[in-house]
Amino acid sequence: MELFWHRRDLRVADNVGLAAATGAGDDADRGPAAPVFVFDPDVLDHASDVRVRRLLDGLAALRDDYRERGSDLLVARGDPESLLPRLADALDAERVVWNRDYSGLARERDAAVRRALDAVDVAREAHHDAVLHEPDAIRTNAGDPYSVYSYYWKKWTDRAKDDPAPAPAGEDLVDADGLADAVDAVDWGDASDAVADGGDADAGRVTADAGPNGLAVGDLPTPADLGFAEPDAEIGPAGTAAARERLDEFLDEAVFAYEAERDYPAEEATSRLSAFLKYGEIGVREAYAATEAAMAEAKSDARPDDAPEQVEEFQQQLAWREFYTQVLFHNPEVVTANYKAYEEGIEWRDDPEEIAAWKRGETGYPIVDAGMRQLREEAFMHNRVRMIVASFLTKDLLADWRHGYDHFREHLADHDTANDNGGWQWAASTGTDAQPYFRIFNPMTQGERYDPDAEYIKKYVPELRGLDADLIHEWHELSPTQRANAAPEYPAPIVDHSERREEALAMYKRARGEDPEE
Ligand SMILES: Cc1cc2nc3c(=O)[nH]c(=O)nc-3n(C[C@H](O)[C@H](O)[C@H](O)COP(=O)(O)OP(=O)(O)OC[C@H]3O[C@@H](n4cnc5c(N)ncnc54)[C@H](O)[C@@H]3O)c2cc1C
Repeated sequence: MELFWHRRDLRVADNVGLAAATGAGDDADRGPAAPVFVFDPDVLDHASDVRVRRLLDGLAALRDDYRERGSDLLVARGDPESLLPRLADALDAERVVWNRDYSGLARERDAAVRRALDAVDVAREAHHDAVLHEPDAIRTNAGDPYSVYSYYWKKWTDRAKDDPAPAPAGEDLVDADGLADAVDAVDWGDASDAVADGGDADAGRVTADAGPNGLAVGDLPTPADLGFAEPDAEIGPAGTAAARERLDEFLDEAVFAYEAERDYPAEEATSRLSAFLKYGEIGVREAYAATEAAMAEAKSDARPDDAPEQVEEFQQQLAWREFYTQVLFHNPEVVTANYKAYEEGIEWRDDPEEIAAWKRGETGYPIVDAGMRQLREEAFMHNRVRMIVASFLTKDLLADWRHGYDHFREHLADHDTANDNGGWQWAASTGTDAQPYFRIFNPMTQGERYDPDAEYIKKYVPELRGLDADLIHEWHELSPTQRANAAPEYPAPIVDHSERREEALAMYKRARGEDPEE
């Protein structure tokens, strides 16, 4: 018997740690395993309404996948280092198994769990699962971690990739009755050090039927139980079945035009897999293997000559995810600090009213506002538009990228510390392999180029729906009267892009210790 601890790997299939713990495939010496998810108060401290809802949806789908196999999901709330040894004891588990997570916070938590298990002589085992190539695996010839993506990609793409891990069958899992018996058998001892919120044995109770620490079989809390509200945003579907459906649909056609179309937010040209990958509802080996099948098709006569490049561009995005994962792994401080130090530090302007207008999607720059409103409505934003709004915040509003990162962290369903941070620091020219500080997006020409018919803008900015695209793309040049006649509800630009561009260049030059006049 083993205990498998789910964290950001909410799936049964292609789960390396789960396959090992259950003895799925051909390892007859291992398993069965009991799966558990723990709501850790330290992790919940960093959560948001959107992400708690998305997590609960993913957990419900995972629980259903276990139920189909005659098992279920143990759910608890509290400190994993206190809960897992007790649960392992109740199950008489030989070991506790999990998949590695690479952020600084996650690694501290895992170290505490390792110490707690060692203290009671329970074996533990951590697997690499979240990425195809673990953060330490790809280094420069001098042995350093990569800070330039293009070099990283060359090694990443040349390396052999593992096949998907086998999914456990029903007999590889502890059945639902066995899980219920384990819950009854937990020795809470002095419950005061076991419960989440200290003192009272019921303090961690998350649902009416749950025991101390909310431990129950398949009984998921509501957001309110965890101290969160239902988000306003419409959050997409969760779980492995939905992820597979999305991937299949994308690889059926869109991937063969991915490079050509991916920058146009009005097109449905990207995979929309990010939240599934963030919560681990689809395994990255499974996703990659599917892209290899698409690559084989791309190379056949059935597809145009440039089809392989299109598929490769998509594989490159999977590699970006792994690139940023290794940046975070080797530099956990980037969560709050610039990766690239400027000699004199950057003197951000940080005007609260301008930042608030950006968050509301009321900057008077249509493509920026459309993106910020998509974020609020769908807990998602198209990649090109993420780059545009991030550039606008940092280089037009001259606001510290951390304001933007925190806002994205709160509102994105796919918020992933490594990718979100990497994206923001790229845009702010403070990151690895960042955009050079003197390359500043013009939000009007970006809108014109990537949303020529203003289809995306009109979808999210209803005030502009009645206007011709040309007028929308000239919004910054219209007179107050023309604006009042065309779309009286929509704001005038809150800043002048050309002026702010000059100010941004001067700000970065000063930060570099250079004379802005030169
Ligand atoms: C300021 C900013 C913040 C971002 N924050 C996040 C975030 O919190 N979470 C997140 O997953 N991505 C983030 N990205 C990267 C990218 O915008 C999203 O991954 C992408 O828009 C998700 O849509 P998709 O799944 O359709 O992507 P696709 O184009 O279909 O790409 C497939 C997958 O590759 C990965 N990927 C794609 N682009 C990138 C990238 N630039 N960096 C790292 N991985 C990438 C994602 O896992 C994505 O699901 C951010 C980008 C920027 C500029």
